[in-house]
Amino acid sequence: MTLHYQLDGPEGAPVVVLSNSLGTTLSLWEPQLAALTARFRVLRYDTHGHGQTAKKGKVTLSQLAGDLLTLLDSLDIKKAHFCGISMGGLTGLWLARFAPERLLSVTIANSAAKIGEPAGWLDRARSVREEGMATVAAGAAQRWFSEAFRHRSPQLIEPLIDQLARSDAEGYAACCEALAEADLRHEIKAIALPLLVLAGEQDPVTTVADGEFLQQQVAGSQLTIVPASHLSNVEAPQAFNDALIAFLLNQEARHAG
Ligand SMILES: O=C(O)CC1=CCC(=O)O1
Repeated sequence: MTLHYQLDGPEGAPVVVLSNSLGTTLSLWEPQLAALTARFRVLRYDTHGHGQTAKKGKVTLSQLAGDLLTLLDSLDIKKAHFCGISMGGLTGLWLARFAPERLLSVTIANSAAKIGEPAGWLDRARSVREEGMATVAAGAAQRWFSEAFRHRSPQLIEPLIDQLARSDAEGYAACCEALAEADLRHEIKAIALPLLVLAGEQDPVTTVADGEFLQQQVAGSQLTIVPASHLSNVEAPQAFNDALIAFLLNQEARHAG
């Protein structure tokens, strides 16, 4: 699997990997780019079956994680900080549990050890295969953003919804099936890496309670609640960036000291 990726920021700086959510691409991270590249080399990629990364065969959570490990190998990146949102957060939890030697720290935003219910994901996979992306795209703004933000910032939301409506139904469906099978609730206790959990106070998909569960399970982890719904990096970029960058700089200081 060859992931489409983009590297920004100073060469030689510590690397931060950003992993997108279901139905988005690496462009999701535009609100983080300026702040992060002031101090870090930023590696963004299109998850399997999304954006310019093709879909190949059945998709599982371990494959999504393996795709990134292959990309890190090909770029000769031994270790990186990781930040993933929603499905990207689940990828990060898998890596933190099963490939911790490749990570410096993990930030899990608007995610959970298990997202939704298998039947719901399988139904969504069937729906996009049979009917295309229109129905899923029509409901996305409500799943992703608070009502106040939808009224305040339609110009930030419309490009994301247009992108979702035009995206590859088979790639989206395959990732829904990966989410249907993904359940790390009994695994995450073993995570021993520095972990920041970001939760959206109005997130209806991966709730504050999901974030609290992660924080309770992983010793030494921190939880920050962001004033936003599900795509909190878009809805509340300042709060998201402040929490992420403070955590990353803290980790860098610990490594240096
Ligand atoms: O349902 C959505 O669109 C929100 C979501 C769930 C998992 C993910 O990555 O995004």
